Amino acid sequence: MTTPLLRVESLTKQFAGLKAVSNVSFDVAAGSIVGLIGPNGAGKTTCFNMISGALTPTQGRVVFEGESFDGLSPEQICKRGVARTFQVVRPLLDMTVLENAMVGALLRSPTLEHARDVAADTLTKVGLRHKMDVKAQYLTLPDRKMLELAKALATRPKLLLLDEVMAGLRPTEANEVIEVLRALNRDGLTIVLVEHVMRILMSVAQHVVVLHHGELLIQGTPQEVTQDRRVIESYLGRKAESVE
Ligand SMILES: Nc1ncnc2c1ncn2[C@@H]1O[C@H](COP(=O)(O)OP(=O)(O)OP(=O)(O)O)[C@@H](O)[C@H]1O
Repeated sequence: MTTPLLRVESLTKQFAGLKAVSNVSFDVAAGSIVGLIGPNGAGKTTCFNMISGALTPTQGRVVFEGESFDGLSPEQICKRGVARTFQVVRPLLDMTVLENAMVGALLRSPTLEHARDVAADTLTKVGLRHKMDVKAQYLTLPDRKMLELAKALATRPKLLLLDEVMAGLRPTEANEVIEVLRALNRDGLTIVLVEHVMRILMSVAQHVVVLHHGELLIQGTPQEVTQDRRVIESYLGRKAESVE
């Protein structure tokens, strides 16, 4: 069996009296798109925070390309090739689209010029090149989402963690993001995405990991997961549209 790109091993995060994530393990194969789902408060963002180094696990570890992330800072983890986006997008409003993307690129670029080239190239991939001189404050929500994606991509990751990047978008806008993600994946990028809308997950993910109250409920193909009684119950209990 080939080594997975990412291995999450018995990951646990305790906040005072609350176990936000409890003994969660899953693998992410290189070149795949994996969906991470679960009702509000299931522990998805906390998992991302531990993978990206923003939070230290209470127990367990994250292994990337066969090496543990133990003791690494978020910046060191990003340099190893893991980038993430945030649920709430926060571009630097007074800076241009290009300058925002350069913030990501500068992490691994030796010169400003190199960072500018990488950032411009990344903006082409997400369809924002023609707006590179526009200040971020003038972007629409879909464009801000694309810029958030570009900032992460400009760090040149092997693994991209997307936290509800399509939330708040209309179906047609979400479809555009899906097409960009598919193209990035075809070019070799591995993606883990937190997504509430099953329709979106079903159309992009090959493997789905379901969390519930911090625990791993089930993992498998989208078909296996959506047919699972516990998944249907936990989602129907929350929001019927999630299992559409
Ligand atoms: N820094 C923190 N301190 C204390 N509790 C926290 C902290 N961060 C998250 N939690 C709690 O941990 C649990 C898991 O939260 P998390 O944000 O990981 O869930 P989620 O699955 O991402 O939810 P959502 O879909 O609403 O974004 C929640 O009960 C949350 O209130």
